[in-house]
Amino acid sequence: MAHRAVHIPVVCIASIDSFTALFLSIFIAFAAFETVNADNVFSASHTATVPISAARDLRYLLYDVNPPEGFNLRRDVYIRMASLVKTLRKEGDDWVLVLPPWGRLYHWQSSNIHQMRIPWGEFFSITSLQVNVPVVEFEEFIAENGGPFIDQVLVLQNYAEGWTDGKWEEKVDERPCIDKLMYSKDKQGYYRGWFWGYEETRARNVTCISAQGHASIMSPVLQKNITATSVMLDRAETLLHDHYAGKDYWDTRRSMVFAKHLRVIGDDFRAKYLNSSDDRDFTIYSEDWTRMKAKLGSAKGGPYLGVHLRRKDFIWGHREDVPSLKGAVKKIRSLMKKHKLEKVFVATDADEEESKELRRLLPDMVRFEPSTEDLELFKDGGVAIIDQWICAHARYFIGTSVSTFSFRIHEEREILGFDPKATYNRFCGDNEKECEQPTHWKIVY
Ligand SMILES: C[C@@H]1O[C@H](OP(=O)(O)OP(=O)(O)OC[C@H]2O[C@@H](n3cnc4c(=O)[nH]c(N)nc43)[C@H](O)[C@@H]2O)[C@@H](O)[C@H](O)[C@@H]1O
Repeated sequence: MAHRAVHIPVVCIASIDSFTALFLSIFIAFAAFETVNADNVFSASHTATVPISAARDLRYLLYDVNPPEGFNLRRDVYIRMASLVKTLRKEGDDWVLVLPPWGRLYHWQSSNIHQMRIPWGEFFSITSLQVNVPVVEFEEFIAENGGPFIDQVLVLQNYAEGWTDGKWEEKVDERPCIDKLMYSKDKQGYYRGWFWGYEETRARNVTCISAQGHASIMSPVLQKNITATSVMLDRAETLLHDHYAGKDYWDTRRSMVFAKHLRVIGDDFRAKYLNSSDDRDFTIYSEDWTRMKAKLGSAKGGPYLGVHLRRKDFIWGHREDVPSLKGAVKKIRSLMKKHKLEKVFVATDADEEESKELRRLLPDMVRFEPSTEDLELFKDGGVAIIDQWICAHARYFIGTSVSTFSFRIHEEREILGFDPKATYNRFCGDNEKECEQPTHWKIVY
């Protein structure tokens, strides 16, 4: 395998919305992998055999994300990877994106339910994703690939030296691993790793790559330097969007249609508890996302205020842009009055104690509270989607500063055709001086 450094001049810097690995240390405790010395892995990469796909026809791109990152940040990384696959396909090879199974997410804390190896089909419409870019579930990849082997893992990392001369340039180079790797060699010389809980999965080779730039910066590396049939990019969040909020971004985002069974649960809940239906609220939805082109301002929304109130790790650091419960309730009351809304739907990850306090302060709030059976069926990810779907249909929405959970609701509302004024709103911290409101990202069709 050739290892050639590729340097690409900088074009522009896309929006960076990856979060720092705040709880990495907690997560590492869960990861019961032997770690290996980075230098050993690096040199090992030169001795392992990588099968060469002679015809360079069908190739698989797999990816994974820093373990502590949440569901909606991961949805964002999917957009970046889909963009990379489109670039790769334009440049010749028949690349397919392998969907990383869901599971073991830090925020999915419901106990006693199995939350591992969850296929994307449980949360999203696979046929809708397929219209945008070829995708396969991981188990399909195993079947098509003839076994649970991934030829090459590239662990993405920043540059140890940071930005040289304070200048930002796009570049990618094979480099020694900076951090200890979460991969270890088995007796046969293959690499074990997390691999989404698929214990039998192995990598034939693991190498570190320093990358600074947009997702498609990896295209020349994957096309020219690496000939393996299946390549996995680990720590894929290191790469930026090719063009944040551009047409390609929105095509991929629009193709991320929630699975029908979750939408149906959300719709039934709206009808039963919030007096909301698509006909009356002008939120008619088409599962065929290529036909969803609602005019901005055409959606009216159900007669309720939609709230996303992010708590837990957002308050532990006492961030100044997150309100106290009292502050949030005061804002909710004033919005209900202003918009003449009698009902409020609250989506929140508040713990038990805070949930009780919130109920005391806001006794009339409506929440989607899943039964044990519901939770077993939909899992924490499905419940999060139902919460988002209900918030997306509210007449007026307010979310939490810099939460990707709220951002995804903004996008869903943009797709449905809401007036931006009814969408791009966030709570302010109790003592926040300049409370800048979220940016309106208009759909490019
Ligand atoms: C501090 C950072 O926060 C970032 O979170 P942020 O962008 O809000 O959003 P997410 O990436 O979705 O992560 C937050 C997770 O918490 C749960 N959660 C949060 N709010 C709600 C809610 O209203 N309803 C339900 N059902 N679940 C909720 C849900 O599992 C969600 O995926 C993380 O992605 C980063 O990894 C990091 O932890």
